[in-house]
Amino acid sequence: MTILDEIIAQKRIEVAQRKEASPVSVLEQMPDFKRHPLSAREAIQGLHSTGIIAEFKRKSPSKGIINDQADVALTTQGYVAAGAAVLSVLTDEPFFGGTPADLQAARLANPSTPILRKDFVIDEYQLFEAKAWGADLVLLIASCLTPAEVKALSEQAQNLGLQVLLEVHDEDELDQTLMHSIDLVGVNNRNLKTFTTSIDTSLRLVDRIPDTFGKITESGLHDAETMFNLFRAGFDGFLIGEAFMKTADPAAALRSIVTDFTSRMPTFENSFTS
Ligand SMILES: O=P(O)(O)OC[C@@H](O)[C@@H](O)c1c[nH]c2ccccc12
Repeated sequence: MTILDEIIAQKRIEVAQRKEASPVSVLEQMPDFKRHPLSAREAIQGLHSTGIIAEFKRKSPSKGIINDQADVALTTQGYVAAGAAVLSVLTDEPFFGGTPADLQAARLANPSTPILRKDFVIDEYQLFEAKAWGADLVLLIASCLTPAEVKALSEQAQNLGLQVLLEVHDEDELDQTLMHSIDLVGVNNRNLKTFTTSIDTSLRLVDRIPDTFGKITESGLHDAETMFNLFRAGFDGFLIGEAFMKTADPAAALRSIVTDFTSRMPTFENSFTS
């Protein structure tokens, strides 16, 4: 049994319990359910965007505790002030130490920034939760879902006005699950069996992703030079968690990477570095 199998087995139990405790009819009554979601895609592809999706992550199965001190509202506000285009907030508790309250606090603190609900979505119920908690975007992980499930979940997300980030690790996943109801494609540099990261995964897959989708490279990114190489290879967005969260001041770590990254782009004008 891989860690991913374990996470999914646990998630099925959790979702069943949550459905009992708060049925969809209850979620639909929550104030944020009526909110009009923001476009993560526009935020990432905009002219002056840094393309950075900055993640709030306390711990992970591969790294253990990364940061158990950081406050979610302050950290995410700091991320936005330092140039994050989009926020990613983990809501999985057993493996990543995140909670629904984290997402809600990030939403309240950052009314104009798109937020990704980062979790293992296996049931459409979780899309209703994402909407009710104030997310704009959900993650669908190809290696946890059949192509038919990706289709059903991404279409339901669209019906709710949520955008979809589809995560792939290889050519087969990409070829089998890329469809019209996807907005952004994320290539995960982390091999979920060995936990090692290699940006070669992103470099290998980028040209296989049609330009009609936003292209995101995910995991294991720690420096502006690597980001710039990935940008030149065709990526619009960069999902980064640990490199920020492992420091005492995650927003300052983001600011310094943004300064370095944008200085490599002579034509890049942005208010975050001036
Ligand atoms: O902390 P990193 O190496 O910068 O990675 C961030 C993000 O890509 C990673 O947290 C992630 C990518 N896909 C996931 C799926 C579930 C949970 C976590 C993830």
